[in-house]
Order: sequence, then structure tokens, then C-alpha cells
Amino acid sequence: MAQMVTVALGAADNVIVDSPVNDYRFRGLELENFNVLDFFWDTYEKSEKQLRNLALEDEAHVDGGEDNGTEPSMNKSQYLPLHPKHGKSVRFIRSPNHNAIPNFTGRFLPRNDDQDIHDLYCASVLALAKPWRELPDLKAEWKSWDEEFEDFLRTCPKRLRDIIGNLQHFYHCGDAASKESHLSSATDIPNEVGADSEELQEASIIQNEANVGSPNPEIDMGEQIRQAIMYQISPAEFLHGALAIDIGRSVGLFDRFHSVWKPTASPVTVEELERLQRWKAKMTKEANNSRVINQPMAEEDDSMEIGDADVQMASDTVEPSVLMNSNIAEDILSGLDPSNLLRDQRRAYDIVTSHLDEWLKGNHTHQLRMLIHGEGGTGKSRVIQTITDYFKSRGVEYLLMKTAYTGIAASLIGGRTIHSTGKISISGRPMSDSTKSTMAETWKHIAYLIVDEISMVPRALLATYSRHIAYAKTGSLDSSAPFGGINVIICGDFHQFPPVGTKSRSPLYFTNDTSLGDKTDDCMGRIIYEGFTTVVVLKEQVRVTDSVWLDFLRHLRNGRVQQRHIEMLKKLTLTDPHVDMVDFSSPPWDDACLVTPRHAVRIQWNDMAVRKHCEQSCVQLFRSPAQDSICGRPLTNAERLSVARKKGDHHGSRQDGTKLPDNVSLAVGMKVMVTVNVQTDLDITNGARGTITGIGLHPEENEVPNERVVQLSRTPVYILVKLERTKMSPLEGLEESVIPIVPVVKSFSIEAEAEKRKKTVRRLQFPMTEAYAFTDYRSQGQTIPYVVVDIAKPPSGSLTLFNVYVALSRSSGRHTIRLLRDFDEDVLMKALDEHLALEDERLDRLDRETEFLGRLPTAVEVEELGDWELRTVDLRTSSSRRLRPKTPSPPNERRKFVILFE
Ligand SMILES: Nc1ncnc2c1ncn2[C@@H]1O[C@H](COP(=O)(O)OP(=O)(O)OP(=O)(O)O)[C@@H](O)[C@H]1O
Repeated sequence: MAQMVTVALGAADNVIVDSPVNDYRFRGLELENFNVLDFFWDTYEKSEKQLRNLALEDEAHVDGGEDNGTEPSMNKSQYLPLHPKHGKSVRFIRSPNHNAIPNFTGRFLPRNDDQDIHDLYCASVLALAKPWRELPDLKAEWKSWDEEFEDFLRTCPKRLRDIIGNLQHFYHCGDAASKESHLSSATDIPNEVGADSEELQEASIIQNEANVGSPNPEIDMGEQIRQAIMYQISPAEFLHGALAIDIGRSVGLFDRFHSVWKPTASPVTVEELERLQRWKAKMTKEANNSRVINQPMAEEDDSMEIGDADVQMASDTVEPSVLMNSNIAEDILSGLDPSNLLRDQRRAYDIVTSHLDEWLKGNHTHQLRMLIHGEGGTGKSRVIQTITDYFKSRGVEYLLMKTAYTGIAASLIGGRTIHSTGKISISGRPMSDSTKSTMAETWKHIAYLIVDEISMVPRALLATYSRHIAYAKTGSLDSSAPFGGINVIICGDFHQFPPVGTKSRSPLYFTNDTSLGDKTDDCMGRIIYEGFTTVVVLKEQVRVTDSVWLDFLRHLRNGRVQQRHIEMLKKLTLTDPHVDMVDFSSPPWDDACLVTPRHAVRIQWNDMAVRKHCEQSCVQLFRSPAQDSICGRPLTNAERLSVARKKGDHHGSRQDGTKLPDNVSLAVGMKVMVTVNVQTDLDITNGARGTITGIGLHPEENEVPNERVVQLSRTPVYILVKLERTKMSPLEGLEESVIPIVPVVKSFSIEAEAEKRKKTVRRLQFPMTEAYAFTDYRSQGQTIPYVVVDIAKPPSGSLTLFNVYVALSRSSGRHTIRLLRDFDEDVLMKALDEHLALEDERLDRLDRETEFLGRLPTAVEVEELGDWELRTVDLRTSSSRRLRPKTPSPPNERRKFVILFE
């Protein structure tokens, strides 16, 4: 059918179709931020001719002293020169309270709940609500329509979101009307014989869900769920992340090479499923063997459950947290040749190893309670590893337990978390009998405990940990010996992250004060901590090799940053015009990691990094959905809404299940990190890192579309991950260190509003996260060769000295660190907490004392003088510092004795 269009000649001799669309595209610069809706709603056009007439009328009115209401010139806008009406017509902006109403002609916008036309819906709404000039402005080339739409909704004003939501009333009303006419045919739920009350209740909920809320609750509920998921990240935080991505793109960090991809996963076959069973059986067997090998002989027949307790009890956050990729320093897990340890490192090493030597000789003279303290990068973790090697070399590795507060910190020293080893429940519930017996089993052979990143441990937690271990060792919860008498070495730096989510006085460096609200366990924790009188402060910096950077870090650590440091930082800030720019498109900077305090930034950065990986490697990106169920059935919409809200409730309980993400990105070659303890005995722990080498999709997965990003309908059966480190021997058909990881099941409760009761949701999902960006909290303990650090002022709250010190102390200096964007100078200028300053002084004093005692020989002979006894004493221990005469001294009589040093 022939159609008539009007074309016009533009001012630049270009021919364009005369249409409202082109009026919008070629709108003046004053209207740049107007979307289509606002453009036609809030502006109107007048020709020059009309204007001239108006001006004449205006003059007449002015003469008559009357206001004619003509538009002030500041509210008008010329079309761009490309538009034929440029110079001939202008657009006026209506006054704020105008009464104009937009009238949509032609076909109405698509509905938002029809998956078949969802892209069309997103594109249509974006075209209406997002400012654009050319169609590519509507959607970033690397995003899907749905993603672009979601991102837009997150950041657009509420008014627009309301309008977009209300546009669907057209369909809601139509649906409600047709539903009304079918109401009479609605069926009841059959009351099946034998169905238990819980099931019936569940069934009736599903049926009644449609009765909740407004005329078409199903549709409203879908929208509410979508919104609840969207607002799990606040719009301001999302925008903060989006701006970070923009900077990353502008400096070439997310450059891509290819736009093609090849299919990279298929549903598993029966043979593969059988093979998976064989892999799992072998892994279980090896985990059992590993546990037996790690114990002394003659204890082997004790059976113990594998890993389960870890999965149940671990508080290790599953919150997508950390990174990793190859851009992490050398294998932190290996120790050094002791002769290569620096002076203070060696001092710490000697104290522990000589204590062990004595212990192995049966001289259990005193309980070693030692603190190794030192600024970031002084090699505390390296000392731990070198000590570990000593235990191995003596064949007594089974005597040593290594732990840390977070999974990532624990994995960096090959250890486990405090919560899993101490069976400390997040909810604070006491140990059950079965937990107690597991504890006793776990600690049966342990004589030495090393706790890393001690700054993160609250006082009360130290008390609980000590009590639980004491129980495991002595069978009594009232044991007076801290940690049941085992030797404990705590390591860390109180200038790094303090405990999070606890009261401000929870760090160990606070002295007890009940008038300020300290509870019994807080006080107990501090008392136990004060018993750590053997202190070694490491003072020689190893990680930071740039003296200017080190000078800055030391000032920062002590709250004494100077203006010269700020000037130096500006030269490293990517958004600063005078930045010392580096090439992010080639090694080593193309592999730089991001450290940021904000999850929204981390999530978006990881997402971009994974897309970059997929495009550079020409592989598909799969989104694995979490599968939620209640009593074995899928969730109703109302329940899905409760789940979405619960996950967005950052102040609520942090049950494990809610930390498993709604969607996990999976792609072959992608760097990932495990986020729960899967198989502790094989080093598949929270914090373990690796690269995906294969994806086994669910057998019932719909035909996999040949698309760049594939939203799967089912959680895959397994993924193959090449771990950076595992004790597992090669599995049939897989290369070394490649192991299958299957989804885990975690539970959490939701409030069923309608029934006023709690329900347990079981969530099936992979315990994985992308590993290209991570939060500063999770970066603690790591050395990162090339790092981009984000210390920008966040949209809410503010950063602390701990945030910035940890983030900026991860790498070696100005040649390996860049700041992503501008920062708040006030944070850097903050003063040091006075309690921490006092603790520094106390530790320095204890360090000097320990060093003095260390210079004394461990064992000396005391010469007999008259009545004095000849004894061999250990001068390093407080218990043996006093020498006793054979007969008690008369009161007030001073006696002399001589100690002979060799
Ligand atoms: N004696 C040493 N010789 C060579 N390299 C060392 C030595 N000690 C430590 N390093 C290296 O210095 C870096 C920092 O060490 P490490 O991570 O152990 O420091 P840290 O004090 O634990 O730091 P943080 O407080 O940030 O956790 C690592 O790359 C480590 O391998």
C-alpha cells in the first residue's frame, strides 16, 4: 500500500522526513535531557510567523500596561541546524503547572508480562522515557534490552517509574474485565484424602494468591517482585557503580575484541551424569583419606562426617565478595626458607618453633599466647606459612589449626574460618550435643592454633571461641584455661578492618568499661587478649617497595596524612586531568583488579569484566538461576516477593541461603571464587579460587539458544573448575586440579504475610562469584600486583581510615596502583582512634619486653649459692622467672643469686 510522507530540506541541505520523531531527534540543546514523553508533553512549537504576530500583540499589550503571558525567551529552544525548521520555528517549554495531557495515538505500548515480546516492551518504554537522539543511544551495545531497561529503572526519577508502571493499567483493566466474566467457573482445590495439613495449607495459598491485593494481583505481583529484586541495590548505589563502569570504559579497561561467540555448553548426557557420580564418590573417599592422613596414627577408625558441619555452621559470607584472578601475587601459601625471613619475622618464627621443639620433647612448660602484629605487607602471613612448613617438616602438621574470621583470609593461609572450627552459630545459639562431640573430635589432636586477621575478631567472639575450644579440649564449658590450654598465636594489624556489624567498642583494642555497655563476654574477650604477652611487632616492610608510597601509607595508618600526600594521590587518579596514565589495554594493567568499598560497584564491575572475558574469548555467558522451593514445590508469587524483599533487607538476618545469589554468571574461562566451604578437606573452601573449564547444563534445559548471553531455565548440574590449589588427585577424564562443583542447598526463612507464619525456603545455587573485583573488606590480607582502587565518597555513609588503608596497602607503590576516581580528602585526613593509639603503645612495650626476653637463653643453669637450688629454668616464661630457695626466705630478707649465661 502506498504511503505518503512529507520530506523537508534541512538547513544543511539534508533531506529528512517531516515527523514528530525528527522534531525530537533534532531538538535544541536546551532540551537535551528531555525524553520523548516530556518533549511532547512539556513543550510546544511556534513558528517564527506566529512569534512575530505575538510580539506585535505584545507591544500593543505593553502599551496598554497588560501582561499577555507570552513566553520568556529563556524557556524556548531552537531546533538543531539539521532540522528543516531550524530558524523557522522554536519550541517553548510549558510552565510547570500546565494542564496539557498527552494523547497516545496508534498502537499502545506492549504489555510487560509477555516474555515473547519483552524486548519490544523494554525498547518501547526506553524510547519513550530515556532521552536519546539516535537509536543506539537507547541501549549500550553490550547489554540486552532487559538489562538496559532494568538499569534505567533503577536510576530514573520515581515519577517516571510510576508513569511506566501505570502504563500497564490499560492491560490490567482489560484482564480484570475478562477475569470477572470467568469467575463463576473458578474451581475449588480438591481436598485430597491423605494430604497432610501442611500440604493443604500450601495448596490453598497457591490458589488464594490471586485474592491478594488489587484487581489483577498476578500482574501487580510480578511487577512488585521485579521491583523488589531491583531495589536490592539502591538507585544511588547503582548509579555509583554505573559511574565506576563509565570510568573503566573510558580508560579502556573494558575494551572488547570480538563480537562472535560459539556454543560453549550443552545438557549433560546420561554417561556424564554417571561419571559425575564416580567423581563425587572419589572426592568423598579422598576427603576421608585426607582427614585420616592429617591425624596421628592409631586414631584412624574414628569416622567423621565430611564438610557438612562446615556448610551448616559457616558464617563465612556467601555474599558475592571476592575476586580472584591471576593478578594475585605469588603463591601466598608457600613458606620461605627460614634463613630468608627478615629479622623480626625470624624472631616470631623462632619463638614458635622453639616452643614446638620443647613441646615435642614433652616440656609443656607454659602455654604460648603470642601476638604477631605489624602494618600491612610486613609478611605476617608469610611467617605463618613458614611456621606451617616447620610443623610439616617435624611431621606434626596435625597439631596445628589455622583459622581466620573470613573465608578469604582463611583460604590465604590454607586455614578455615573461626565460625566453622569453633562451631559458633551466627544466631548465638549454644552448641548442641552433636556439635559438641564434633568439636571434641576436631580439636582432639590440636596443640597449636594460629588465628590470622585478628583485627576483625570482636572481643566477645574471642571469648566464645576460647570457651568452645576449651570445651572441646577439656569437656567443660567452665574451663579456666583460655582456649583449653592450647598454644595460640594471633596475627594481624589493628589498623586494618575492625569487626563489622558489631558495636563500635567491639575491637580487641578497647579496654573494658562496663559503664560504656561492655557485656561479660566483651570483658572476657579483652582479658583473654591481654594474656597474649609474647608480642612481636614486624617493622620491616616487604610488600611496598616504593618509598614515597610507604611514607604515605605510614602517615595514613597513623591518621597524619599531609597535603603533599593528597597531591601525590591526585596524579594517580584516573579522572584527574594530570593523571599519570597507564595503558589498560595491554598487560599488565589489562588484568588489574578493582578494590572498592561498595557492593554495587563490585557487582557491576565483575559483570563487565565477565562480559569482556566472554567477548575476548568468544564464549557464551550463562546465567544460572537459583531454584527455590518450599516443601518441595516451587514458590508462589507472594513467596517470591517475600524472598526478593528478604534479600534486599540488608538489616535483617544474614542466613546463608539468602546469600546465594538469584543468578550466577558462568562462562568457560571465567575466574571464579567459591563462596562456601564445599569440601574443606580437599581445599574447596570459601575463598578458593579457580577458572571454569566446563559447564554441564541440566538435562531438561530448554534448547540452548545460540546467543551471547543465555538465561538458563534450570540451575546447571555441575561446573568444572580448575582450582588454583587443591589436594584432590586427578579425576577420570579431567586434567589435574579440575574438579566438579555442584550447586549447594541452603535454607532461609521468610515471613508468609497472609498466614502470619514463617516458612523455610530451600535454595539451590552454585556457591560461586565472579573474581575480578572485590570489596576492600575481602581484600584484607591479599597482595595484588596491579590494582585500581575506588575510594570515592559513597552515596550513603562514609569511609573510614580502615577502608582506605586496607585498599591502598594492597600493592607495591605508585607504579602498580591507580585510583578510579576522585576521593573525599577529609577521609584521608581523619585522626587515629585514641584507643588504637594507646594499644599501639602497649604493643610496642610488649614487643620490646619480648625481644629482651628473647635475647636470654631459653634454658640456663643457676649456680648453687649457699641455700639456693640448682635449677634449669626457662627465662622466657613468666612462670619460671622467679627462682625459689630451698628454704623459704625470712620476711624482708633480700638474697642475692647469680645466673650464668653462656
Ligand atoms: N621475607 C620475605 N622475603 C620476601 N618476600 C616476602 C617476605 N615476607 C613477606 N614477603 C612478601 O611480601 C608480601 C606481603 O606479605 P604478607 O601478605 O605475608 O604480609 P602481611 O603482613 O600478612 O600483609 P597484610 O597485613 O596485608 O595481610 C607478600 O608478597 C609476601 O610474599
